[in-house]
Amino acid sequence: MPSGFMPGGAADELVAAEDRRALRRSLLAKRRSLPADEWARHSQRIRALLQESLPRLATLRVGFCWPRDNEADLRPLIAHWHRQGEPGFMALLPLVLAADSSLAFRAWSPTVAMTTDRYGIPVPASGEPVLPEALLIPLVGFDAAGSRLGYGGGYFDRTLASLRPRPLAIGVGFELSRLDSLQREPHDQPMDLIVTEGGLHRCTATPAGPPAATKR
Ligand SMILES: Nc1nc2c(c(=O)[nH]1)N(C=O)[C@@H](CNc1ccc(C(=O)N[C@@H](CCC(=O)O)C(=O)O)cc1)CN2
Ligand SMILES: Nc1ncnc2c1ncn2[C@@H]1O[C@H](COP(=O)(O)OP(=O)(O)OP(=O)(O)O)[C@@H](O)[C@H]1O
Repeated sequence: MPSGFMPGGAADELVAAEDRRALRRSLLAKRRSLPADEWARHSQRIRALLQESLPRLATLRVGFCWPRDNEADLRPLIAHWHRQGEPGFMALLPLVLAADSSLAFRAWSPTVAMTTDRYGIPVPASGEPVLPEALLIPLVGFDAAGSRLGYGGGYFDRTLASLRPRPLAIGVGFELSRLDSLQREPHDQPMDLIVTEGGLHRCTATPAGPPAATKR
């Protein structure tokens, strides 16, 4: 569509949204082509980093995701924390209740009955909603400032924007999804920490602050 037909700003937004979609497609293709043995090694390294560097997670209500599309597999670590049984720990899975809404969370344990959500992702079949204190959030793309690209549903952005207190946001992904810089949109909620097979990184952006490059 010729941009001259759009009112000021709207054309730029359309281009940005299309760029984001194209970027998401190419990053997803890259992650899907990760060989199974590397995926398993990277997932294991990420679990070890989380366990060693963030031991307090074993005492919190932690939201994680059931892996799809070659996302890192955190289930063995979550199951380990569950078995360890420290007071305060609860494993939670996100639930899409409606498009354009925030995620709800239900307790998960290895024996809980499961069903699938609208995207075919396994979720606990029943249970009261529980508020997470920390979220392990899958990354389709990310940069060092903590800007994140997801599947495009905006679910984690809405969830982080609405929860009080805001849970600790830990982005989880692979180095192959790292970008030099990812344009942050007003609704984008930056990650506090990012963990990849390359290490655990504290992010340079803050939710309400200016872009990281202008901060120091
Ligand atoms: N494992 C996992 N579970 C999760 C998330 C996630 O990122 N990973 N979510 C994080 O928000 C929520 C689900 N979000 C989703 C948002 C959009 C689509 C979606 O539109 N999927 C399409 C197209 C994907 C594509 O671009 O290829 C599809 O599957 O056909 C799926 C899940 C909750 N559960
Ligand atoms: N706090 C919010 N309030 C209303 N709409 C929002 C909010 N956050 C995000 N959105 C909407 O969600 C849509 C998708 O956002 P975006 O492309 O950033 O998703 P994403 O972070 O990649 O997806 P996800 O979090 O599901 O993995 C956008 O159209 C955006 O307007």
